[in-house]
Amino acid sequence: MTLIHARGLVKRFADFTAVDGIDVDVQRGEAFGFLGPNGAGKSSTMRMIGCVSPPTDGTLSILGLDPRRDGPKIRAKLGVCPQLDNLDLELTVRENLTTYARFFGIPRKVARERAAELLDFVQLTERADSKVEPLSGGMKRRLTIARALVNEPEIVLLDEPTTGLDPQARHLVWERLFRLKQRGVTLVLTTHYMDEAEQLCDRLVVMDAGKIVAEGSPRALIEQYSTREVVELRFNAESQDAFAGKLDGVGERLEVLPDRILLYVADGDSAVAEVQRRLLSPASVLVRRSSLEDVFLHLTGRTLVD
Ligand SMILES: Nc1ncnc2c1ncn2[C@@H]1O[C@H](COP(=O)(O)OP(=O)(O)OP(=O)(O)O)[C@@H](O)[C@H]1O
Repeated sequence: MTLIHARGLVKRFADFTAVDGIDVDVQRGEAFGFLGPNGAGKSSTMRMIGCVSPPTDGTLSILGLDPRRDGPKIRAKLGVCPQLDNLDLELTVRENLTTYARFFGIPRKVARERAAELLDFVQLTERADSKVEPLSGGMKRRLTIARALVNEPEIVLLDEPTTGLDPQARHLVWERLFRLKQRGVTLVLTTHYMDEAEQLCDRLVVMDAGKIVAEGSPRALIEQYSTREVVELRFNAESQDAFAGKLDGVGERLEVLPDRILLYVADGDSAVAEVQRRLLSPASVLVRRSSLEDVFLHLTGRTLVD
């Protein structure tokens, strides 16, 4: 069943078009991602899906309902985890959940039970009675995720769920989101981290400047738009450009970034051997598998994160 269906969806702010006619279908039970750099229009899209920002044009249907008419009904079935945690700092960890539950008309007893389950799920039971303020960034994010689940939503919207978190905290959040996915919860998330998209998303769209530039599973996108391996070469020089000319024909494609050259190849080791045959001596050589970052670079000529 299609839970989110958008056709020609547009969001304009005065004469600026933030979302420029996108088509999206999200199926029940999948983890769907919007991957793109800052300013691509991901949050604007999420806000339309979250029924807090009306579309300027196009059609949008969520859970079979029309956000223009049925906003409150839809919002009651969504869980929203915004980009910036907006927890109530005056309340305890537990009270943040029970108070939020009241907005959905959940009876007090049920709310307390659900809060206990959710605190267990996000591994915050021990902090239930502490104030929110002293929690780490990762704990706050996990509490925000727990809060988004209070109304047992059919779709959970996560806007950049791990931005600003350290690597360990990110992995904890990913692990919890992965569990949610296993429980069959439909997840819709935005991210500019390609590793996050690869870890979590069954399917994603790549967004740039308000438009969708590609769509598919992470693996399919990499297969379609990149080679199996990438050789990263760094030369000790002001500019890498001079070396790029000497790499003509090594690999299928080449990208010159300010600090490195990327060679797109089927076999990294034989490409490195060819670089050596050409008497080039880079300061560093790294052979790695292609990623969604490479897909984005290929499609837009830019990197995801500056
Ligand atoms: N309320 C607004 N008024 C005017 N312009 C806006 C408004 N909200 C967003 N924009 C602009 O629309 C563009 C897309 O923003 P949006 O927040 O959707 O991008 P994003 O991909 O989510 O990036 P980020 O990760 O920075 O949130 C940006 O150029 C932004 O400045």
